[in-house]
Amino acid sequence: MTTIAVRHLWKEYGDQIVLEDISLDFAPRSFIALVGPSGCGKTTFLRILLSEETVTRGEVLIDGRPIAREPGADRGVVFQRYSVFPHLTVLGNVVLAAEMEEAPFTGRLFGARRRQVEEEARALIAEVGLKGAEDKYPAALSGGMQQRLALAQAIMRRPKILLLDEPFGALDPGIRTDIHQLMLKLWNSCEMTVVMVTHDLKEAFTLATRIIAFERRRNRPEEKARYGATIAKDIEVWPKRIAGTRIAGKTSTPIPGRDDPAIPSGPGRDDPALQTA
Ligand SMILES: Nc1ncnc2c1ncn2[C@@H]1O[C@H](COP(=O)(O)OP(=O)(O)OP(=O)(O)O)[C@@H](O)[C@H]1O
Repeated sequence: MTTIAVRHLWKEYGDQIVLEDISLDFAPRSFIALVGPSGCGKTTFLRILLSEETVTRGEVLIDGRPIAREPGADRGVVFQRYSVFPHLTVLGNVVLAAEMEEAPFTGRLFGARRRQVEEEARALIAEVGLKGAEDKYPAALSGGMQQRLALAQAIMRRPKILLLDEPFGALDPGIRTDIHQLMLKLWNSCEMTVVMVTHDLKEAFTLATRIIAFERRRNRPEEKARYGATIAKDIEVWPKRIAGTRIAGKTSTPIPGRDDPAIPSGPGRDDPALQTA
């Protein structure tokens, strides 16, 4: 069960203070939505959690220990675009996630282990609704399908923390609703804490257990650089949404929270069966 603790975090770029004295504790398996005006440091905060950025002052603790200096398999990430490899098929993208984890130098697995990983990848591809698209390249997939693939690729490495940077921001509203259902299903069935940056408050309330709003207290141009963003609001979403449990390393049947919308069993709007490409 992964906890994230942020203690008096400051982030500065040269003279510009971006984040100012942020302290937060994220409970295991929470689903955090980070919101706030453009440029207030949401992505910077996410990149710190990914170890792509360092803090200027303060600390980030994962399970009580200082965060690793380098990005690792314990933290998965999905961006709005370009999270998947365009030159690999759907299956290749998901298999590669496991290969990079288990064979970081060669990037290849062989024999029985490779077959086992391929089987796991196919199951995950089906779980995210991409069955039938295993041999397609990302260019032949719709935006929604590409994000489903990006989620599968991130989850294949069994991250303890999943970081999402506006992952559904570029999708049409109908497709977004379908992928929200998928996101809730994955959060319910995989043992992970999710931190998602979004501009969409409705999305935040649909998915998250807690919403954190960053904001600069002073935003006049001459003050901008000297005042970083702080926590303007910290909202626990009610009724409480609680993630399901996971059984022995495999994803279990999702246990929706009381307020989760029903998980549709039929094909989504971006289902491969409905695609002609
Ligand atoms: N590597 C960097 N070097 C210098 N300044 C940076 C760097 N990365 C981010 N910044 C600055 O930090 C501030 C916060 O940027 P960030 O991308 O984190 O904001 P954001 O809240 O995610 O914005 P948006 O919602 O528009 O994506 C911006 O002023 C940006 O210019």
